[in-house]
Amino acid sequence: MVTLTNLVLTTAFAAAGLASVIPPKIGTTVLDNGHGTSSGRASLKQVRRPGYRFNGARDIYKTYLKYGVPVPDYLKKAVANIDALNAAAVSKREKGSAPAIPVDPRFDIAYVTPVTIGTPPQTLYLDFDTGSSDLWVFSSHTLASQVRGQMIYSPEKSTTAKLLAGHTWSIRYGDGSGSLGNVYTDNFTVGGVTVTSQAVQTAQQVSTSFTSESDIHGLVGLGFSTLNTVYPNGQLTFFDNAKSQLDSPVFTADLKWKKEGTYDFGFIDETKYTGEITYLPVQTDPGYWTFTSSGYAVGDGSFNQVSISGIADTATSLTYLPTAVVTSYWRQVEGAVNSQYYGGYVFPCSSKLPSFTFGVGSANITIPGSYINYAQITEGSPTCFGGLQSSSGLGINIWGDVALKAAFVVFNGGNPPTIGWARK
Ligand SMILES: CNCc1ccc(Oc2cccnc2)o1
Repeated sequence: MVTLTNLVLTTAFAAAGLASVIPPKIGTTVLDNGHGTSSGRASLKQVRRPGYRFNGARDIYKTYLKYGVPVPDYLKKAVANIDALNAAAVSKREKGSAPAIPVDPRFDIAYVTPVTIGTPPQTLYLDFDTGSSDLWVFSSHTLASQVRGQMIYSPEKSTTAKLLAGHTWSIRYGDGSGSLGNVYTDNFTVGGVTVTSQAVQTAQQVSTSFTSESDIHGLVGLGFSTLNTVYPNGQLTFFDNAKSQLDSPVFTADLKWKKEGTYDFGFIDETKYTGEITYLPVQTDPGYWTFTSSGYAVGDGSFNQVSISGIADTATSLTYLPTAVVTSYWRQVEGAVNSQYYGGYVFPCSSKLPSFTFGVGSANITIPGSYINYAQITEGSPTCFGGLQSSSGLGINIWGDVALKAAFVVFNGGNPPTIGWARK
């Protein structure tokens, strides 16, 4: 006879995952009769039900039903209490989407995305940069002589801003531009995803190329937080802070040629790409999204199987690859020269440029030739500047916007991080 006490004790132990005080029920399959032999052999793999959320009260409730014991009211309420908590936990997950707007309609020098900072919210348009990990903004602290039309963040006007006392930062980018300043924490929202107490680095000084770009009000670093320059304590990127509250620890870049694209956070929008996404391993040291391409082809030419390790960098306009790769491309363009005077490959604007295909695993991405006709060297010039340049002076290969805008790119911040590429 199964007494109530015994039963509750058993289910309590069972719910707690401890051994039951009652021997296994008759009919339980005995895998081993204790003499090393078996009455039949089975191995059942336990798999976690996706999205399952444990509800111990429900397990006890089911046991009462199984043994025909009336269920007390407190137990029914307990089941509902835990279900409500689980539902709240699931709904806590977030995802968001924000536009990536070319700063110049004529050519894609950079893309900016609206964000809000502080209370009440202050809107700025920032350059999302997978090639760095500082979130910095033009601010009320920036030298007035270095501000030319940029929107600024004024921490003194935000009730949720807090100075990160004793902390400073200073950054230099691959193109020689840079900025420096001090640090606040405040609420930071992009595409409906909010991080409270995000480190917001307020610029005190910026280089001339930033001053001259009135449509870029700062950068949002989306590289790995190890690259953050705040001293003495490095700060986390928006993505690293947001990751735990996102439906999935990912963000995607769908940049477009001379058009508005999107950055999505926390989900993968299947309507934004065709075919399959090919995921590649990421080398996270020193902190870039570094991956290895499996080779390249120029136009309809044969595919050259060669490993090209480089970084995916949404804030670098052009694509910089090894000299051998780049010369084999421009050799196909009549009149193309690598000009010291203009600082890179230039060609007659009337040229019909071949496409450039790069391998991602067994798949590949094709950059249309039109994307590689980057811009006239000056307004009205018959000579144009190439979107594909040599990386020999950089010491690193950079898959910048010219390549990224030909693909749908998934930056997967899971463990381990990976990068996904799909055609679109
Ligand atoms: C183009 N100079 C100003 C400027 C805009 C965005 C950035 O930042 C960069 C530049 C190059 C690589 N990564 C980030 O600099």
